[in-house]
Amino acid sequence: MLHLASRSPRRAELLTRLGLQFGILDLAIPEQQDATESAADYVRRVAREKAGAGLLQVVAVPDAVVLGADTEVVLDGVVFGKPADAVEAAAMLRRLSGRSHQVITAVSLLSAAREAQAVVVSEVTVEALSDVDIARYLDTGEWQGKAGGYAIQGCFEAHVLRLDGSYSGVMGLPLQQTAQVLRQFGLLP
Ligand SMILES: Cc1cn([C@H]2C[C@H](O)[C@@H](COP(=O)(O)OP(=O)(O)OP(=O)(O)O)O2)c(=O)[nH]c1=O
Repeated sequence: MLHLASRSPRRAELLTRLGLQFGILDLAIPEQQDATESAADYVRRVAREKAGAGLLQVVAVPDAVVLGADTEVVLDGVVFGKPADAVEAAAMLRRLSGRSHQVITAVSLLSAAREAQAVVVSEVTVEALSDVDIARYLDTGEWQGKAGGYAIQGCFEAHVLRLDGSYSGVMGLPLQQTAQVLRQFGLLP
């Protein structure tokens, strides 16, 4: 039985597209980058920790498999997580303006017997944003709970010049790579 260890409605929606039945586990994992950790190592660790915390909740379930994922925006090696408020979101958007950044998503699949992980790095180029663009975007509220202070699947796509990588990965669950790890566990044909 597959379980999604995530509070993100987008991850549940994306996983549904793979045509699988799954349960949802509600958990909150502290997300704090260690001083010595690279951005990619951080994303991989948090995804693994989410899956691990989820597995603890379902150890009694026979053949339980848990999927955890983490997404971060990275500019010049600096990780932009979820902004705490609109001021922080505005600061992130000002820094992303007119630049290319990476969006890293790691997906971890974990059972009592085995573990697999996929990591996807996408490159997103944002057009130059004016103060008015940023203020209007903040008014949508879509920045809340999104790494880097934007959601490509909403109004913000109007400011995206180029995406090189996985659109679903930027949204939080890269479908092609997720399907591959699910296949490794025999959960997809
Ligand atoms: C960049 C970007 C991020 N995001 C989202 C994906 C993730 O849900 C979120 C990053 O936070 P995460 O910590 O990866 O996930 P979460 O807190 O939403 O959910 P959970 O930990 O319970 O699984 O940002 C978008 O929806 N669109 C985007 O364009």
